[in-house]
Amino acid sequence: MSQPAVDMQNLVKTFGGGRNLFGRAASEVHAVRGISLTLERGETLGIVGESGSGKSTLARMLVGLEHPTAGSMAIEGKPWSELAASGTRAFGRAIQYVFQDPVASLNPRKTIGDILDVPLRLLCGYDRDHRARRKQELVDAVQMPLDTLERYPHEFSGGQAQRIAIARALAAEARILVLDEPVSALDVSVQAQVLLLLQQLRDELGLSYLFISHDLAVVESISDRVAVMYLGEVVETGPAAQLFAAPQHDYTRALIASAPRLTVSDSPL
Ligand SMILES: Nc1ncnc2c1ncn2[C@@H]1O[C@H](COP(=O)(O)OP(=O)(O)OP(=O)(O)O)[C@@H](O)[C@H]1O
Repeated sequence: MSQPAVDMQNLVKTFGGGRNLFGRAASEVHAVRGISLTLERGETLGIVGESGSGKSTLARMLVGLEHPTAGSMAIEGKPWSELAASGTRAFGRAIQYVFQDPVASLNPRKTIGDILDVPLRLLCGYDRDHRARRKQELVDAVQMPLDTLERYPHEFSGGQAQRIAIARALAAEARILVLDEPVSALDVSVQAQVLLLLQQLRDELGLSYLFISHDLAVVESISDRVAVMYLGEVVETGPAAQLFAAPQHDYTRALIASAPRLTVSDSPL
């Protein structure tokens, strides 16, 4: 049987502690308190929870932006630290992070072509023609016009910029995308288009997604399975339809009850 795309075991992240400038004990924040979760290959695992529940910290540990206090992570069966030590190229081909604010995540001084060139150089080296072909394929894959490559990030709307950020993640040929609130900054109609694109890309390229959002309707529409986080712990996991139809944990029930009521026509998909 193939190894899961991501396997997290007893992950812990504590911020702070130690001594502050005045020698007093600094208070600790237990952002993630012993989480064990797997993301299967080809699956979309939604992570929901209120602000401060530790969703982003979990995601940031997976892509190396935070260092776990304890626990272990494996990517496609390989220990995380081994994969990270094997170099940027191998790590980037395995897993990529897509941020909430697409425009801020793109270098404002570079054209989109130059932005895409960064991961492509790692993969294609100095073969300019190959890189040029890949850039065309990438803008095409995210359904953007070819002249996108000559333009700058500020020339695009939020939805277009998020498509470009997705193209950059694909440029590295990553098999796993960690999508941290990828549509939260977008209008509902634009959200639907980006979510549809993400689903198409996942199915065409066999990608696996860890999809973080505080928006339950968005998570329900895109996820196969959902994990509910509360105060740094996962309190419930289950298939999306089942979890939303018959939540088992009191916190999940409260979260669903507090979400704005949706009609089918409001749903992003
Ligand atoms: N660098 C940091 N230093 C100190 N505390 C931090 C740091 N990053 C996050 N935290 C704290 O860890 C907890 C979890 O934060 P995190 O951003 O992971 O939650 P979240 O569920 O993603 O929330 P949001 O939806 O608001 O982004 C919060 O209490 C937050 O203040």
